Amino acid sequence: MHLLSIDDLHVALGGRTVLEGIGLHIERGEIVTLVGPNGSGKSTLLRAIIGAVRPARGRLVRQPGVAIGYVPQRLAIDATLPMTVSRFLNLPRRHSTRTVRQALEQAGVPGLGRQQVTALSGGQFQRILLARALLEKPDLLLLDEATQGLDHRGTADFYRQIESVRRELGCAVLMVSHDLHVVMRASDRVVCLNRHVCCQGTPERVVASPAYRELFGPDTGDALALYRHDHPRQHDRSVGNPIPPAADTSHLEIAP
Ligand SMILES: Nc1ncnc2c1ncn2[C@@H]1O[C@H](COP(=O)(O)OP(=O)(O)OP(=O)(O)O)[C@@H](O)[C@H]1O
Repeated sequence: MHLLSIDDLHVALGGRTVLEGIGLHIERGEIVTLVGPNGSGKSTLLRAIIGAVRPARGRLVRQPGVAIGYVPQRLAIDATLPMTVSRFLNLPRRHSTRTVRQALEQAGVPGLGRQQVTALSGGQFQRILLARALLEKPDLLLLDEATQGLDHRGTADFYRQIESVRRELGCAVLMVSHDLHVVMRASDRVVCLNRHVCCQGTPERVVASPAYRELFGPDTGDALALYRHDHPRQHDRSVGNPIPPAADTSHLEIAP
């Protein structure tokens, strides 16, 4: 059984279909990255996985007992509210001092427990959000653009930390990212989303695939070309995506 199985998932928001026919399987221990243009449904997919968004149709099955840790795209903290990192990590539920210390260590920021949350740098705050997700000892860690606002070095450091978390906890990681140059190095599998799954496979195979080129522009050597590209209308159709087992990462599935 897959850690997480998604089949033919449809989600509508505000009366509009934002995800259709999504098929995705995640295995224990793999790092999978979701890429796609703005508004392509990446965050919505993560939110459907944690149960914050109700699918209109389809199947979303977790292995029994699977714990999920979620790092949201944004979390606004009232800048006038005095709150230490430890206190923040104990909301809404108290954890043992040992668990909090361990999560901070795993997130690569040991010793930040007594800092005021509002005094943290952007990079430190992202690590604290990661620590918060690690408190539940997740089998599946979901990261929604966790490196937003970090510089190149901060981004690379963050992904190195994710790899170390994966090694230490053996958890699977499903992350949304726009940092394509880093993503391509750090992922076992890449899934291109644009309302439906356009293609998926190992980074090398995805970059070489016609669907990826069509979606992200002809200059696929420059992964950053992605967000300058206009998505062609013909690719925006509804398609079902029979997705192969994720363990077979050499396989590339391209929607017709
Ligand atoms: N609560 C909502 N009500 C109505 N429409 C929504 C809602 N949340 C998201 N949407 C729409 O759903 C679509 C997918 O949004 P989503 O945030 O999942 O995209 P995304 O790929 O994560 O985008 P980005 O890269 O900009 O973060 C967008 O068109 C968005 O406007």
